[in-house]
Amino acid sequence: MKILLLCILVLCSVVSSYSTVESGESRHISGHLVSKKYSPDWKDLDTRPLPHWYDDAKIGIFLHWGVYSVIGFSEWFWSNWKGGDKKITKFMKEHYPPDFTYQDFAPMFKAEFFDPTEWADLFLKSGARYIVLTSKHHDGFTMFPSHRSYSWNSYEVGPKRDIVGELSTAVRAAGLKFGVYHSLYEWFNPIYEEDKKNNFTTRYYAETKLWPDLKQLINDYKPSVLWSDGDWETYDTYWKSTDFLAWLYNESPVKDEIVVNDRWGIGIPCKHGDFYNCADRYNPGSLQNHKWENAFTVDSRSWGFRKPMTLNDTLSTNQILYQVVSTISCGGNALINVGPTQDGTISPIFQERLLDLGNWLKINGEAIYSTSPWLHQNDSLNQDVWYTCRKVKHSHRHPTAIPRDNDNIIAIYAIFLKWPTTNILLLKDLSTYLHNGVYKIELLGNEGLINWNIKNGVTSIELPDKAKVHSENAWTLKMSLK
Ligand SMILES: C[C@@H]1O[C@@H](Oc2ccc([N+](=O)[O-])cc2)[C@@H](O)[C@H](O)[C@@H]1O
Repeated sequence: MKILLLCILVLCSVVSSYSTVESGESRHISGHLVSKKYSPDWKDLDTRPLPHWYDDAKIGIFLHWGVYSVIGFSEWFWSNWKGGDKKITKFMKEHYPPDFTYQDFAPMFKAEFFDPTEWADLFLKSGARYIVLTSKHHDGFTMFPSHRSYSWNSYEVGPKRDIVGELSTAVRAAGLKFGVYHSLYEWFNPIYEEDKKNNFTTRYYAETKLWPDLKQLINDYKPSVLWSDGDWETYDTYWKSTDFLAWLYNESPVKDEIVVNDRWGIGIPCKHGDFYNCADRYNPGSLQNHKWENAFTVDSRSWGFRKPMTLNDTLSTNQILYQVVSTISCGGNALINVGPTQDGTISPIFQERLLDLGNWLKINGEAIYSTSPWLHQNDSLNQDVWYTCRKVKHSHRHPTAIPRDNDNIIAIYAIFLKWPTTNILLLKDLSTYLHNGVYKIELLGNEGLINWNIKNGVTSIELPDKAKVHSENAWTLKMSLK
């Protein structure tokens, strides 16, 4: 009996080392779940394969919502006010009593028209595949009943609702993934301020507030994305980021599902994490060798709802499509931010932008979801054209790796953001890959094949009459074998 047990043990360890070397993922082998344990250091954490769903999803919606939505300046209102911002000081003097505090705004955050199912329906129609909600911004107000945020959370003050809980349920019911944004630091938390005063040699805040909150968020709501922020004041050694991530990847209820970004302490962004945000609105315009995400906001001047926002301040549908298309072509995901209002609505202008995107994706989504970057990104002759491709088997090992050749590619997509006045589209980078008689070209949304020819290394594509074309704002040519 003992010998048999020993044999099983040896066999298990052999199988387990094999499977971890192979892919680093957990898998079932003869009924045993063998999964790799990550050690709490960046080198090992960086070996974790990216969960497939995230690279396939390509598009997410970011929501900055909280007490700051009441004032309608920006999510940085409180800090800017305390920092002596003249405009804010004048505004507060003119419209609020002299002793009015930021906390006094919280009861005005009622979210009385908040209908999570209606929101989820809008998000579904936008074509986004995941949602990221601010569970806590730098003001420390939690949008869930944090056990460590006494009278400074949405369940006790303001909406008197568990916003994270309600939205996560509705979003998942619509078939979308749910994620949370979470700020590591809190501007004015006295316990954090004490650690800061001690040059972060003490870790009172990290131990008594940050870790319990993070664990509550993960255990109770099982988010698919943890979008960390507010990391920049100190090192990951204070935040204990690697210990947290090892727990998240090894033991948490979302260990196989969750993806995290790169904001985990000074020097970490753009270097570690499942995907990189680098700077906000980061869009490098060239293929990156690690999965990344372009987080940008429809109101070009704020993440949170801004009452004086004008139409002019918002990104047009064309500008949004430019961000989405160029990002995905370069191996990124697009995370599009809108700020809901204090009463729990999403302003019609944001709705319209999101629905425009959704209508575009209904026709052109084939060139977006689950695609890979192609050999070229931005066409070298026509700057308005970006490429993606579809492989036989979507490679998840290196989602942003350049394909070596046309092998395994079943379709190339050329997405163009400006309709050429001549109705002829000229492209450079396709010429070497297209072979007459072998390839056919279609315009997504329209029936029939498109005429094309190659002369002097330039592919010339005859577009149909624009009045007969169904897609708006941007168009996709699909190249595939006949
Ligand atoms: C998504 C945004 O994230 C942070 O802002 C940042 C963080 C990092 C950079 N950066 O690295 O360039 C720029 C803005 C927040 O301060 C901001 O309010 C918003 O939530």
